Amino acid sequence: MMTNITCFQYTFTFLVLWFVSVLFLHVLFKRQARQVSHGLHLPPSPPALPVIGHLHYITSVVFEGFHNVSVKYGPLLYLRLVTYPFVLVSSAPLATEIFRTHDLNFSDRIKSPFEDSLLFGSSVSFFNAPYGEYWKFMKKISMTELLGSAQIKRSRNVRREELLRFLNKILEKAQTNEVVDLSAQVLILSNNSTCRMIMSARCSGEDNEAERCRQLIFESFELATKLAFASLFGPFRKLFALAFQKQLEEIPRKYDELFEKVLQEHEDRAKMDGGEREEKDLMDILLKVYHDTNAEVKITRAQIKTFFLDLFIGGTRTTADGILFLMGELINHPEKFKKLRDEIDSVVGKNRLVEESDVPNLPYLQAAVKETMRLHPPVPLFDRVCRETCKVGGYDMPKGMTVVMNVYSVMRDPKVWEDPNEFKPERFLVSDKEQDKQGEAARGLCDFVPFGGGRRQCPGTNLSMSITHASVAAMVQCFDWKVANSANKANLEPRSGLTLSLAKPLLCQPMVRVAPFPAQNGNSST
Ligand code: HEM
Repeated sequence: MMTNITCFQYTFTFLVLWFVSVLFLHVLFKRQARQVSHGLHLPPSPPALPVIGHLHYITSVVFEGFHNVSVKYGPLLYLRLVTYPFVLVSSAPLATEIFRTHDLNFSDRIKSPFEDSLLFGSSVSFFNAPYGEYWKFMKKISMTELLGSAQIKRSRNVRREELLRFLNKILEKAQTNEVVDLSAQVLILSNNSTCRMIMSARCSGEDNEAERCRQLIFESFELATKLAFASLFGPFRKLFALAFQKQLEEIPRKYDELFEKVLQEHEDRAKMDGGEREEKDLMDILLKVYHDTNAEVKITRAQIKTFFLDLFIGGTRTTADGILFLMGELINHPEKFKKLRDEIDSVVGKNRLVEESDVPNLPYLQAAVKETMRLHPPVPLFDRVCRETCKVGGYDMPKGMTVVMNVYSVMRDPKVWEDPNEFKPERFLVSDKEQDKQGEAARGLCDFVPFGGGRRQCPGTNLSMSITHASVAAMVQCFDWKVANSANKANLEPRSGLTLSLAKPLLCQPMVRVAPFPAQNGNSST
């Protein structure tokens, strides 16, 4: 009897508390919404539920959920996920307004709710930095010293060495009839190419190191999704974050150790050669600014580490995802695979390895890469924040409003793209003259935006395109590929989360066709 009463009391108390909190949150959110919309003509909103707002439209593959809402309710929507109001942008004309007409006005990003974390903290990050002196300085230095087209051309040899390592690994598997986890190998390739370029270090050299690195990158993306979810709960976000507190402490610590080690190696080397080494990398240059008391912008050690973290996380998995989707599409479309191989054979032949310098003469390769970026943009969603009240699509955008760009929707808009869901590289194969007529500039539309647009556009475009073109061309030139499943079809299902990656690793059996590259580790070229 006693137990029953206690149980009843507990249930009753729980229900009362639940009711009161729901009521409290409902009133709080209503007040917030009124404050945001006060006297403004905001974009339309689909039907919302009490407290959670539009959270019920979200699916585990987040950009797909957003895409479905925009298809049903329109390309410009005012949404609220629990406490978080934002505007979802899903069409090319609206993307054009954000990236061109109001570029400067939308050049801020969301302030991270986890301010001073090495991972995603906006007080130290370049990615999250507000548009201002620090961001401008880092952007200038990254373009002039690393990511500009002249610098990318100069660093071809480093990428070639990593590509040869990768091809030799595939060759080894082909010679022993083994299945390759292409997802793992491509990530190692893109990781090592990026790390060697930014800090002259290979972060995933040995197999166990590579696995640790891969794990760390995957954990970081998972944590980013969890943090984004926690931040929906406004003042209660830290409470929700308690559920993954361990990861929140451990992942930044692992990165801190990794970058501190590389920083110290660079400092030791600079002490030994008096900082006069000819082959300076980006880390050497930033360390010089860090130690220079008269530098135009003061940067901290934490900012250097976070900057490398931004490049490491922003550049590695995105590039790998693009390569994997392209290989998957080519395997699933043997006639397009053959067309690409025929192009490489006619321009390069079979006696030498296709090079980055061949890419301008390989239009079908370029078209296939573009088509993959259109269909499977590795970063389908990203944010911008409105700095001053303005109008977009005829509606008011209040100062401070977050805009979420869904470039997945922009690049599948049937009003702009014929057969938007089909893999058709040919759509990008138009003569120069025709391109002038049909091109983005002539149409005046930002309709091909896998790297974003305006001044906050991705600075790593040249680098990722160089790695993608060269590696896919080499895989097509040198090997035949069979997917390790009975259907011989690559499964291109997306993984859950905020970014666009394959849900399952791409496991393939490679078969050597030609191997016109120097052998390593005892491999002999055929
Ligand atoms: C296929 C590969 C890649 C894709 C699809 C991609 C996509 C994007 C997108 C959509 C943005 C947001 C742009 C905007 O707000 O308009 C971005 C920003 C950024 N990306 Fe990439 N990216 C890729 C590779 C890289 C690489 C290789 C690096 C560097 C090594 C890199 C570094 C960055 C950085 C630092 C930012 C922040 C820029 C800023 O806020 O000013 N990305 N990227």
